[in-house]
Amino acid sequence: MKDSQRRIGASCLLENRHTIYSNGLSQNQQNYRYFSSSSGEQNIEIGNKIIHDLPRSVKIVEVGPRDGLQNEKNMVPTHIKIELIRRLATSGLSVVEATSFVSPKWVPQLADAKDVMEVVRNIEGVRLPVLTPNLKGFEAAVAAGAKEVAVFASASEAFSKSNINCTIKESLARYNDVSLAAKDKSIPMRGYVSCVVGCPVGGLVPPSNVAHVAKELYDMGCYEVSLGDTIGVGTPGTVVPMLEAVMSVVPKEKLAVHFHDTYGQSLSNILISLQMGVSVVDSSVAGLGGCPYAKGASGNVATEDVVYMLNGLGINTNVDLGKVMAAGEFICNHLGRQSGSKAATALASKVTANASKL
Ligand SMILES: CC(C)(COP(=O)([O-])OP(=O)([O-])OC[C@H]1O[C@@H](n2cnc3c(N)ncnc32)[C@H](O)[C@@H]1OP(=O)([O-])[O-])[C@@H](O)C(=O)NCCC(=O)NCCSC(=O)C[C@@](C)(O)CC(=O)[O-]
Repeated sequence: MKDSQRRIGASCLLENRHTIYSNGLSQNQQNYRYFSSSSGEQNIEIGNKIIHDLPRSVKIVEVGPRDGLQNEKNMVPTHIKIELIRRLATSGLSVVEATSFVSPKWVPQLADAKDVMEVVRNIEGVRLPVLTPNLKGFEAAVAAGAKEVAVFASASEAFSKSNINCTIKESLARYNDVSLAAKDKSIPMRGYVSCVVGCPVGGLVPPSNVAHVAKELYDMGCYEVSLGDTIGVGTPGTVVPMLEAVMSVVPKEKLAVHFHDTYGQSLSNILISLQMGVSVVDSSVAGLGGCPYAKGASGNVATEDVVYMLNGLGINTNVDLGKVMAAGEFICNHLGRQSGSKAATALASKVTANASKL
């Protein structure tokens, strides 16, 4: 076979790879049986095994354009950020966190938040929340067309100081002001709690501290509270007591989990969180990410890896894995680096291997 024919064959395979995966998955899914236990929990029977308490569907909150890029040293051009958001939005993701209206001195990479928002605000069929650390950020976000915002507190006093230059109490007072302004304009507000297991400065964080901050954010009107393991130190052994403490004060239906994959624990932490009743998961395309104020923290769990695991369990996400992989390839090509997603890397090499047999 000529090289040109081989190339055409390979590119057809790449374009059709979603079909390839879907076909494989739909065969697997025929073996699944869902049923509710007498106490109303959802169980999945796969072969002879029963996995208890899993949701039928999961909402994925894509944070790549914000959390994924905020720590990049080299400036990513605005048009690349916009194109990344556009590609992610067409993959079926219902929420793509677009950028942050924070101080450009603190996070130079996102200094173009206004320019990004003024274009992506017109993308239909996707919610595009943005981070706002104070009223100044909220007003700038709304002026640029943001229809949803997120505030970010910490369960660790030391991290609050290094990330947003104020105490936890001061941050909650600021967010209360933002929540009043948001209610006034009927803008939904999400809340983050960072350092829910450990803090890069202060070490272990007690679950009661996390529960306190989560409840404050929920009480001030956050429609969802995302629990961030900012430095990725959690294991199911520490995540379970943290979730138990938070669930005693905030309804589990209002919680999301946000794991960084520094120690490779994210997927096991997500699985245990789902079994405890969480059905919203934050993730970042190609596993990009890290907080500029959390030294040593690596990227978020990769969206491709989460979708692959959930597909494997027959849990619906409405996300097209092939399209997220293509968005991941797009941004990784721009950044000149390998994807942090194991699933994307393995699936892409399978496609290339198949193509070379043509
Ligand atoms: C909160 C501040 C602003 C306090 O920063 P500050 O220096 O204490 O603020 P200030 O009020 O004294 O203002 C200083 C300057 O910033 C300006 N300023 C003030 N506010 C804004 C604004 N909204 N937008 C644009 N500019 C702003 C303000 O106008 C002034 O400008 P100057 O007079 O010097 O020219 C700063 O610390 C900041 O922007 N921090 C954000 C840091 C950040 O984004 N970190 C990454 C977030 S990721 C995270 O938290 C974890 C999460 C959510 O991903 C979950 C997880 O992974 O676990």
